[in-house]
Amino acid sequence: MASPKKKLQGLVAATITPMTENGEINFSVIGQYVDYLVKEQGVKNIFVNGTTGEGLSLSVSERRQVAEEWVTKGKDKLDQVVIHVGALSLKESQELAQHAAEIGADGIAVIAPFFLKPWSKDVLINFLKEVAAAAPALPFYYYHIPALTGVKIRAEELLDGIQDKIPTFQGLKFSDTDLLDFGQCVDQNRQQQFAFLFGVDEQLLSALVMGATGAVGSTYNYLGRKTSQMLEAFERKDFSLALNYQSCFLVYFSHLGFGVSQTKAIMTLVSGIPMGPPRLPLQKASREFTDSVEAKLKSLDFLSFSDLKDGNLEAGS
Ligand SMILES: CC(=O)N[C@@H]([C@@H](O)[C@H](O)[C@H](O)CO)[C@@H](O)CC(=O)C(=O)O
Repeated sequence: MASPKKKLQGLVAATITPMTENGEINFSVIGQYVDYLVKEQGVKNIFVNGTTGEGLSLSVSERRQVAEEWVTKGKDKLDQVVIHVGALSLKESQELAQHAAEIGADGIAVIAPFFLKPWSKDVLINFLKEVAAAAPALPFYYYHIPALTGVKIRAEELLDGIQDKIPTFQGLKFSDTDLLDFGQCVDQNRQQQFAFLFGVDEQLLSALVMGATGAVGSTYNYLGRKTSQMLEAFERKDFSLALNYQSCFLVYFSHLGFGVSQTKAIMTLVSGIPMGPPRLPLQKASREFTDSVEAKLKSLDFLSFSDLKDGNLEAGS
């Protein structure tokens, strides 16, 4: 049975998988990346091999190595390392779940299989249950991202009675804009102490109002500190300041695009750590995009990107 030593809450960075220009994983910068998250962004929880990490574009062997590297480099530095182990094949998912347990990860998360899809709640639960059973000591999170999986089963429906079927179930990573569904998940499970982790960064403030207990997202890689300030403002009920933060993130970042390629470019620029290009079928962010991000970041006075250097985007790529 999973022992929730501590509830996963606050900000969780959905990690990028750094790559070299020729598409291989660049393991050499993961240690530096851990230090950057902890020291520069104050983020000590991570979500590995998810959407931002291009988990579904990696081989099983690569996913194992990436997970292992994050757990190893994060030891005594990070609080929790959750590994996304979702796959189209139940067997692969189970292998990855078992591996996550063996290497000492703190939890696993699974998306709905998205090629041959589950068409009912019960079938999806059966799939998730089989994966969870491969790591019976690890907290289990369902990763709801219907826009990408095409599996539209409402999270609220899925959560109804889920712990009877999956005893290790600890929470939901909700990457969707349907705040009614999210709010109902929170409202109908008040007794359960689940983690309700929101995954649409530009809507986080609204999700906090609906009861989110934390957030998993790509922007916390480089906006961790600023988003923590928004969370603090919300906690002390300074809603006007919290709204200012959320509006800044919206105004400055939403028009720049938030895909994985763009996230890799922005993170390279802000952190100085080379994230490299994404793997096909994604395309590297264009030079025009990176130039406009660089100009925008330099113009922001609510972010002190004092270490922003020209040319960081090219470093190591
Ligand atoms: C579709 C997508 O990639 N959504 C991101 C968000 O953090 C997203 O990048 C952000 O809200 C900006 O749009 C996360 O929900 C995904 C995530 O946490 C992950 O990498 O698994």
